[in-house]
Amino acid sequence: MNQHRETYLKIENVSKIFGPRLSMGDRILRAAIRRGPPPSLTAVSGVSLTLAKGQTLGLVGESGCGKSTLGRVIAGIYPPTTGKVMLDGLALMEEGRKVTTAVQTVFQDPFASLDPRMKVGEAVAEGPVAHGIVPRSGARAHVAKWLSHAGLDPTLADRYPHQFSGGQRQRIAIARALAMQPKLLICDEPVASLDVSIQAQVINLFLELRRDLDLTCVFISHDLSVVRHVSDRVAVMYLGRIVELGETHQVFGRPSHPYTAALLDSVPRIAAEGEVLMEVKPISGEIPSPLNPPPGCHFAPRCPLATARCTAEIPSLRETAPGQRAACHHAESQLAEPERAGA
Ligand SMILES: Nc1ncnc2c1ncn2[C@@H]1O[C@H](COP(=O)(O)OP(=O)(O)OP(=O)(O)O)[C@@H](O)[C@H]1O
Repeated sequence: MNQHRETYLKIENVSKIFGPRLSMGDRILRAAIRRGPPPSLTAVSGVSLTLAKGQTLGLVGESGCGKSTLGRVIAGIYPPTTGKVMLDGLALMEEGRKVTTAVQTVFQDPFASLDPRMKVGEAVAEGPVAHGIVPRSGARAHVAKWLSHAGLDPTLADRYPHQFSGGQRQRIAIARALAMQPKLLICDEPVASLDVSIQAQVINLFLELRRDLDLTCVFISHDLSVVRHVSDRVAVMYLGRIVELGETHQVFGRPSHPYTAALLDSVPRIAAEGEVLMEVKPISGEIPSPLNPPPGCHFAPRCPLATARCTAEIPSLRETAPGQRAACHHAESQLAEPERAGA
């Protein structure tokens, strides 16, 4: 899609470890019986990847695999436990603090991210005025411009969020993010809370804006068909690690990690004419707890290709085809499977 190829976003060995989420009762109990330090949870582990300007990286994986946490680290909402994120050659955080507004995020639930007492025009103007992107005197024109870009009538700027539909509120959230003139946009499940018919409109808006503004994006979604539609490259995550990374057509057409293959098999595959191409096969077994991940390859207990080596040795993310990498000792066997068709 895009011809620029130089690195723009660079994520270097990023990990995010959370302390435990303990209720007050748990805390009192733990203090009373004086057990050792509570377990920590590795939500993201040693992630390194790059993205070129104007490209969209899709981030997929089952619930709890660390997509949102990685998105929040890239956005500077969470400081990474290790590693760093660079954008256009500059670090996004210094000493655990976000030092730039160049990354903006659009979240799943626009209602939660908009203050119900603030007119939408004020919500869109707030950040750009506070950060000197526009003077206060230019705020109204700036708001009108970005509401129009997001497909909204600028005369609605004096209304409150509850006066809009879900799809319109997500457009407001997009306008608010873009009014900050970001270099990188993170979309975290941006259409998951919308009706299917509205989802398509918001995805089309995203595609138009991306083209017109040459936006660089990270697009997080559990919906593989949406990710396939919007992404140039795809990263597949499992229990905090990237297990496969490549061009969208490679990852979806010829996956080289058995987890990617299982994920693709777990959703219906439809031909352009609407014909269902393959029966849905749910991924066997449950995703293990990130508090106690299996040794070696985390996917081994659920993997049809697993051998003794898989539980003994963590596979590195290695090249399996030009431009495609997978963290699997048996990637070649997976790649030998016939190419997949359909959406
Ligand atoms: N603030 C936090 N404190 C402690 N643990 C957290 C925190 N945020 C996320 N986690 C845990 O980190 C792991 C990864 O969560 P994350 O939300 O990043 O996954 P996800 O792939 O985005 O899942 P989903 O699609 O359900 O949002 C989960 O086990 C989650 O419970």
